[in-house]
Amino acid sequence: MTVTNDIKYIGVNDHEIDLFEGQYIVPNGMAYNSYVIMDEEIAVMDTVDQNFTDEWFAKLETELAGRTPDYIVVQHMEPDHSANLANFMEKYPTATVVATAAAFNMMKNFFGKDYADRRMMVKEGDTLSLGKHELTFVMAPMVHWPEVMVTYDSTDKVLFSADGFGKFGALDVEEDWACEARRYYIGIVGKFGAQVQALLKKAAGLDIQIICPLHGPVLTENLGYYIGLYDTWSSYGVETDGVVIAYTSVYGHTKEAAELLAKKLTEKGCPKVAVNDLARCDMAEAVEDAFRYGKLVLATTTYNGDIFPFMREFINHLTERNFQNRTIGLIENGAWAPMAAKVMKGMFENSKNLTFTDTTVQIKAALNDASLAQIDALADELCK
Ligand SMILES: Cc1cc2nc3c(=O)[nH]c(=O)nc-3n(C[C@H](O)[C@H](O)[C@H](O)COP(=O)(O)O)c2cc1C
Repeated sequence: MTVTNDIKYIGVNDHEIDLFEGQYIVPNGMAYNSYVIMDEEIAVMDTVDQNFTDEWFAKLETELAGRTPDYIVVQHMEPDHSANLANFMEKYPTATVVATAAAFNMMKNFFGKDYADRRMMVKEGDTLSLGKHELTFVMAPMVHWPEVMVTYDSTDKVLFSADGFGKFGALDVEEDWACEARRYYIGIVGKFGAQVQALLKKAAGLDIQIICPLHGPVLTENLGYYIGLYDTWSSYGVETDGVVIAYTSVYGHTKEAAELLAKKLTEKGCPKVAVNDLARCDMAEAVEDAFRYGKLVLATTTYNGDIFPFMREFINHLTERNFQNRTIGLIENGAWAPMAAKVMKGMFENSKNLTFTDTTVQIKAALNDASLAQIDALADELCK
């Protein structure tokens, strides 16, 4: 696949993977992208997952057409991108590996060697001329690993963005970009908003026509749209007006309350209401929703003096990703001593800029007039 006259795509699609990074379902598979820049000297941009060694080398050899690569640029050491580095260095003994100091440290941990005699260690702003193409290396620490850098090709105006602007899904499946890019970003990079903001500020100074990420499609048009979404996500801004209700329920009464609230919100004209049953939905999608919408309602049962495990897991996912700038409403249930609201609120005590609604719905086992009135009041408050 051609990205530009000199830049070729040599990535692979993975439809065998069960869980990406050990936890994310990927119904449409995953792409591990890699590129080769053909110039007087040749640079390969990252490798691919260990299960695709032969396919990747075959694609690379086709593009090389008998030539030998001079550089392998390692932007990120996660194994889905670096697994074939040692194979590459063995196959092309004259090649030099280009990476950050932190990446070379990790290389030693992964491969037992850091190529001290065949390496170019780069830092912010360092350049590498391949002939016509000049590459500038831009450090992106903690987006989302410490050794990450991105690479700008000023000749073709291409940003090789490492995991930034990546998404779940193989490239031979057509699907909406934002949905799976958001789930990928919030799940994997969401904690590191400040670092992504710092990178976006640096990228704003570059004339970028094409973005080549390590997952997902090469982005060639309407780049403002993608960069705008990244700006919203990394600044923890509200992307879509609406309310997401996340609930757990054992016997169905909390579920009934969640669904009733959703109905009332819709009737009152709330622009979007999303409801997630945390025991049954894809947890990553529920987490994505919480970061997408401006208002969140958490509804759960009191469980052994605590809260139901799926709700605890959900809130942990939010707080570890720096959940902030949102309004939260609470619904608790307990047959004898409800305390879920207090526990849930306490879990956010170190979170920034959260507003809790005045109304908390308390259900004692089943809905009654008092709790129904509280649901009405909560719906009113959320629609204000
Ligand atoms: C294993 C278990 C532990 C529970 N622990 C408590 C508790 O500590 N305090 C309490 O008030 N209710 C407790 N309950 C009762 C539930 O919170 C209560 O039945 C609630 O109505 C369940 O809501 P649901 O109908 O949405 O499942 C417990 C229920 C179960 C199944």
